[in-house]
Amino acid sequence: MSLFVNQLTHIDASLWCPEKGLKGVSWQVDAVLEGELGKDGMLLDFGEVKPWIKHHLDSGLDHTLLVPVEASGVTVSPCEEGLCVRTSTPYAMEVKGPKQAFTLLPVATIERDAVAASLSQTLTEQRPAKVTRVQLSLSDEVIEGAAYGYSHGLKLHKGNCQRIAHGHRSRLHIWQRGTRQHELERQWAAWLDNRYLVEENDIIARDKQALTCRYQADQGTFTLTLPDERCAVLTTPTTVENIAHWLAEQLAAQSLETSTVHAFEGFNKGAIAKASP
Ligand SMILES: Nc1nc2c(c(=O)[nH]1)N=C([C@H](O)[C@H](O)COP(=O)(O)OP(=O)(O)OP(=O)(O)O)CN2
Repeated sequence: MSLFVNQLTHIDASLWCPEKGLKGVSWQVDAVLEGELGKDGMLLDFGEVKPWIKHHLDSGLDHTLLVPVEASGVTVSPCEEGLCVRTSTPYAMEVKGPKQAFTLLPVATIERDAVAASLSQTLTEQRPAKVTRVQLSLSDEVIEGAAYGYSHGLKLHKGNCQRIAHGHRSRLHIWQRGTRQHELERQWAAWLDNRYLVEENDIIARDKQALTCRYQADQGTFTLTLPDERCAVLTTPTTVENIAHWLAEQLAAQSLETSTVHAFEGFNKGAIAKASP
């Protein structure tokens, strides 16, 4: 007998891609459990399935930086903050933070299906009675229009969003004169894709080559250095409300049109902001 729970939760994370560098991702999680029925006629109460799997993901790789430790140029070493991850290809990056902000994977490239297989194996090993196998599937949101992946960290967040390199893959909707602006959406999403969004106050060093940001949060001290050209600097914390506001202001100033932005943060949620020239 099999039991399924579609759209059980979402994973929002960043990963190191040997071709593109730091990349924000959002994955939908679907689950299938195999096993035997108990006297109650159930394989496992749906009320137990979701919290069990969600807890495993929330305390594991969700909101972490996924590091392919066998990729060329990637090194991982202990440091005062916890772990130090350095990369060299396609660009040099250094991230320091508490250990729980990283997921180290013994691979050269992070493949979504391999991550799903690894999670399935761990959950199967920890399965409750009556369950013989757990199979998770991870999928990207199907987005027909503009979409972009970004990474950031929110030092004031009480939960795991305080981690300096976690990310999302998001839709972008732009409205001017009551009409969706698909070409502007495409241009801005392309510019934002694979960028690091940073709050100006957190920058401790910046030159033509690199930008370094650093902050103290509840979970520890975080530092990130990467090429300045891979960043977008905001004067505010990089919440989705502020991202929407920042984009609306940029659009209004550039196009001299009142602009409304629906900025998403991963699946199905986000913020709306409007700005006039
Ligand atoms: N009003 C806002 N709330 C939160 C923001 C924000 O920008 N504005 N941002 C975050 C974090 O960036 C976080 O990454 C969001 O992740 P999310 O998956 O939504 O958070 P949860 O893990 O709590 O939600 P799930 O239901 O587990 O997916 C947080 N809040």
